[in-house]
Amino acid sequence: MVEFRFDIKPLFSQPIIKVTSNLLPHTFRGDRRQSLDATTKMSEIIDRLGQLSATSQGLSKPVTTAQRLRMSDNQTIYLLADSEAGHNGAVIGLLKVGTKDLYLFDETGQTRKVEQAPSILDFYVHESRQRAGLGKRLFQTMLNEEQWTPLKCSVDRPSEKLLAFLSKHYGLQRVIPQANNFVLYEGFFNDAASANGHGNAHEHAQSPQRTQNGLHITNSPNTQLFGATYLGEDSNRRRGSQQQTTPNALLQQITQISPSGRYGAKRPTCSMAEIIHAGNSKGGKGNGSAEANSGNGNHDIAEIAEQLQRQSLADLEGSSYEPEPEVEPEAEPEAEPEPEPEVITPPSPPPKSHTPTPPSVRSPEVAESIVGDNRRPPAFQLSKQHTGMKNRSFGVGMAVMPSSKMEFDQMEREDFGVVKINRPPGHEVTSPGQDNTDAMSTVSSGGGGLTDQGYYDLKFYHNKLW
Ligand SMILES: CC(=O)SCCNC(=O)CCNC(=O)[C@H](O)C(C)(C)COP(=O)(O)OP(=O)(O)OC[C@H]1O[C@@H](n2cnc3c(N)ncnc32)[C@H](O)[C@@H]1OP(=O)(O)O
Repeated sequence: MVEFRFDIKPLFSQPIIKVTSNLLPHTFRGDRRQSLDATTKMSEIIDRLGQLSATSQGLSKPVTTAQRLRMSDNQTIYLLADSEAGHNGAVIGLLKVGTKDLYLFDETGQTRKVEQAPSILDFYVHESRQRAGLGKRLFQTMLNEEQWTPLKCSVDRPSEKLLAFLSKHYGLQRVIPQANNFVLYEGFFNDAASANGHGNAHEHAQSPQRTQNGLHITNSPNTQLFGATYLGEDSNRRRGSQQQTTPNALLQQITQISPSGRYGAKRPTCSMAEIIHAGNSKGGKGNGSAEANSGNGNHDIAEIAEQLQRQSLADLEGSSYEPEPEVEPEAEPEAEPEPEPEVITPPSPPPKSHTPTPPSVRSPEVAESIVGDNRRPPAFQLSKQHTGMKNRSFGVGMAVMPSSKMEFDQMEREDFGVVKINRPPGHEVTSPGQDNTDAMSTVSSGGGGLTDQGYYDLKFYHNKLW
């Protein structure tokens, strides 16, 4: 039990109290001095329970602190106390809930934006009192107060204990796989008008673009950020005849099966796997399951690369491509500074949510076309809008999170695989024949210049791997 140096009874006029950003029990009545005293004590209680919850869950930092509650405008903490315990009473449980704007996959794999989804954020009952029905009591009080139903709650990285708890008390078992850390249960999206549990959900689905081998690929932030979702054989069968195979599907990201719970975070896309998977689709044999497609490395990589290059060039030459002005894309989604670290948040200012920001003009279908023949005059200039990634050269760098430091100056185009050398003074090249650099090197065209020390820049851009 969690006891304090002060008497908690004046704060707990009833066993379960509700606290919001003012850090006062919802039942509190008192003057200014009393409320100051109460907030100080409530802060201590919340910080202690939050820390115990984090320790119990093996988290390095607490999810719940008084400071965070104070800064929030949509979170509520329910606290359960036993006034009879010890001399000053004891606080024995904490439940933090709130609403979040989320991009979520529904049962069919469509992405939906759900605004103000009810979310279970932190839940803890002291070890000495667990499995005695107190968690249920706390949770049920919260449901009644918030007027939520368990099915309509999203759960932020539930622990095994919480999954068991929800299964036992509310029969929640069948999860809808998500690419973020939230767990939803089947039925969450039933009756869309009340998807947030109290009737004012604002959600919309984004149409699926392509379905192949159970990969449900939508033009959605989740798909673009985390890749496709494997929907299982049932889904495959249901979709059956509607399947389309387009050349660009070769370039789609690999399947991810999102596990539930705190281990449900996305894994980085592997460029090698991407190539190998692409190769598997070749020759119309792309009807295997996602699992079947994995792990086969017996492909002629160069051939695959060549095929992709041909396809990309063909696509682009056949399209009415118009170069777009270079604009800085939206900031990469960043992890929330709270210990809900794997959840993607938009770059917008507080209140922070776990909402992935839809990438603005990214089009992952468009691949880098320059593979192999790096001397071919560029028919266009690929920018990061078109590649969907910064500096994505084929087979290189996919496992690296792009950062501003990695940007090329793409105004001055240089083909990949080119070594740019500025020559010493007096060694200017006057004719192409004088260029004694190897076939993969070329002289920088103007503007490069000598460094202060009289040396010349040697810029080595992504070289060919094969
Ligand atoms: C979004 C999040 O907050 S994730 C983090 C959830 N919190 C934690 O994991 C912290 C440690 N766990 C706890 O604090 C508690 O176990 C809680 C809050 C999950 C549940 O509180 P309790 O008071 O134990 O719940 P209550 O007694 O009403 O229900 C018991 C049921 O919860 C589940 N449960 C509780 N403890 C455990 C456990 N150690 N192992 C497995 N299941 C457990 C079981 O289904 C159990 O039923 P059972 O005893 O018949 O098997």
